[in-house]
Amino acid sequence: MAELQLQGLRRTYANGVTAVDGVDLTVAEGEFMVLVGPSGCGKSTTLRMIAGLEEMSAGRLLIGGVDVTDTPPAERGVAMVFQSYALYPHMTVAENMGFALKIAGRPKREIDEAVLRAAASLQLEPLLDRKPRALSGGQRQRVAIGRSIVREPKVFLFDEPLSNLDASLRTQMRLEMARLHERLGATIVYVTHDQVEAMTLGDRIAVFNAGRIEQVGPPTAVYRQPVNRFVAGFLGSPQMNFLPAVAERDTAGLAVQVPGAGRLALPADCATPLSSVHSLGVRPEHWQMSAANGTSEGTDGLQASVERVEWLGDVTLVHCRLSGRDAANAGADTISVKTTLADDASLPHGTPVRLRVLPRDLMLFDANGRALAA
Ligand SMILES: Nc1ncnc2c1ncn2[C@@H]1O[C@H](COP(=O)(O)OP(=O)(O)OP(=O)(O)O)[C@@H](O)[C@H]1O
Repeated sequence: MAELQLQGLRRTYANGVTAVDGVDLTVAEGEFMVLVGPSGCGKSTTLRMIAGLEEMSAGRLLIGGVDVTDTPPAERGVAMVFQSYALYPHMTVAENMGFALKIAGRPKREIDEAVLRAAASLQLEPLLDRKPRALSGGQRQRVAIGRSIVREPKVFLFDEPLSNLDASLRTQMRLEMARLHERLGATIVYVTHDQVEAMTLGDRIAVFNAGRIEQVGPPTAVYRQPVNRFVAGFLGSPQMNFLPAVAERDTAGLAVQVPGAGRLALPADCATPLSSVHSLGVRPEHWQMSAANGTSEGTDGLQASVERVEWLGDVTLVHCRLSGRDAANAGADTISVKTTLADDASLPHGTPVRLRVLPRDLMLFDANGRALAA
């Protein structure tokens, strides 16, 4: 296993599209790094440049400290697992797994041993004589991984390997990926647009946007301290709620005013210059919803009314419309509240509610969408 370094990686296509626009990233030896971001942001192009399947327009690539920028794909010591698995249909599982070693001219006994070792770690032994068409999607996926393990690469590259599987199999394979990483201690770069995969699998995640990395860090750190609105909005489902905000000091202390809807208290020690606050963000799970006409409401909180309730089994999503907002414009200002409600709770359309949030759960952004210290 080896460290991987991407230095100023860039890819501009002949049509002028710059798919990757200066990516710097170091993946530590044995680290599971997830590249995540919306469709078209350059994740796959980055992965393909690491594999050597895509030409670099600029930048350098180092594996284990060795510059492999100009090294042919087969000599880089990387193995890529594709979304489509790309298995040879006329070969058995064992032949598929041993094929790269056979091409490399290794002795049969060595190939058989390597295939058996990989098959054991992926529970593929009973399937070694089958052809790919006689396998389920999850089994094919394991064979594709097995084929890469056999080559003992320095770095594993995964391009959305679970996206062709149904939801329950995906959950199962996600756990298997995590176990595999623990067992092999492999350096892995894993591309996905699925944020659950990103959050659960990555030691660190790199959030891509328009060919650049917006933020790199452990999943919890990126979720809790996003550097900007893009990252804050990309991670989390439903999305973080963003609202225009004016920060000021009123009679009750530091607060942000949401025009027409109310105020939310800021932490007493908030160090951000009030004039730089432009918008606020609250995750759906952080809203505290109460009846609007409660007696102990004080001045804090936003006035809203219930638009729609979605019961999801373990949690309920309550979509609310802020007071003082034009109904025609409601879409932009709909607030999603993730909460738990009793099965028999009734919240008819139009029910007035008050939404509060703990000061520490309030995020602030400047006019350029950069996160401010709340
Ligand atoms: N061969 C090509 N010629 C021109 N443009 C390309 C080519 N391949 C990719 N692109 C463009 O480069 C950008 C990045 O593509 P890429 O496949 O890396 O994105 P991605 O983040 O992996 O997206 P997805 O999640 O949809 O696979 C896109 O705008 C895409 O249209």
